[in-house]
Amino acid sequence: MLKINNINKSYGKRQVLHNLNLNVANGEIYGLLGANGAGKTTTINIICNLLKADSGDIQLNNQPISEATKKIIGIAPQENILYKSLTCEENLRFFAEIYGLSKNIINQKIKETLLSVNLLDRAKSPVETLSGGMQRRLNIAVALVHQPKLVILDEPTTGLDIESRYEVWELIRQLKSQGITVLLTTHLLDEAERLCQKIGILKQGQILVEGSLAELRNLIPAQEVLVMQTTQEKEAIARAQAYGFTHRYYDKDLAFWLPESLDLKEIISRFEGIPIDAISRQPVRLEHIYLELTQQFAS
Ligand SMILES: Nc1ncnc2c1ncn2[C@@H]1O[C@H](COP(=O)(O)OP(=O)(O)OP(=O)(O)O)[C@@H](O)[C@H]1O
Repeated sequence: MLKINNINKSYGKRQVLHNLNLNVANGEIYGLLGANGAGKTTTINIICNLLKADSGDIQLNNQPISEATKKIIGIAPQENILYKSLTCEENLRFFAEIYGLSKNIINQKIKETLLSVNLLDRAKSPVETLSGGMQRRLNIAVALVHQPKLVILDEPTTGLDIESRYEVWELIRQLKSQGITVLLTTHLLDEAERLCQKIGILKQGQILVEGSLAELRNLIPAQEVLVMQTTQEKEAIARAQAYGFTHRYYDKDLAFWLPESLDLKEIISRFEGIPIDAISRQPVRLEHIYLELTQQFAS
């Protein structure tokens, strides 16, 4: 659906995208992850033809990016683009007209879109009377009203409470079930883990790695992560090293990568003589992989 090959982009003398490659398949939810300033918004703006890359090639549905390809993209930017004093229906009408929807289908499309984001009962409500979660869903509705094939969601749940976040996640899953391809940017790793079939990790304008979660998991030699609380961390680390367990600190938590699945008894026996206050086993998470790829660990 979307193929980006070797794009470069500078603002003045500052290069912010470096030979960036990205491949989004038809019908998948693709998560573009990266810290603030990694280049996510610049990449999106190039895909939407709002900004020109200095070099490289982008194909959307096998066509180069142009004014024509804009029509098959819907974008919901990070900041809501809604008119607060207008109603939900009026906002969608405004954007539908910009997208050039014909008069005879516009009412039907507005209704269908409001229904799809679960706001049909608020059609006549001014935006300023909606909750933050509802406003975000309406912001996504703006991207959907012209029935695009690719929907780009820039940080769709940033700043939302957990319930509103769940509602937006459900909406994104519904888009996928309707066959719409979704490219979302996020720095919430659990969001990407739950929603995305493919993940690209962007750092300083370069894609470090791209693949499914299962493929990314193969990048670190761990079957499980063991988190341990002990008053004798140095001794625990030395013991772990003797068994070939790599250690890491995640925030303040001491953790070990277990290269094979071991039962709890076996694990505890390997730390015999070291007082263990608490121990927990976790699957390898996107957080572990992301940190490994993007940070320099002092081990
Ligand atoms: N118009 C501009 N002029 C100059 N520098 C810019 C401009 N827009 C972005 N940048 C710089 O380019 C780099 C990438 O910015 P971009 O907004 O694409 O990152 P991002 O990953 O979307 O970050 P965030 O998560 O904070 O939105 C940053 O260092 C930013 O300061």
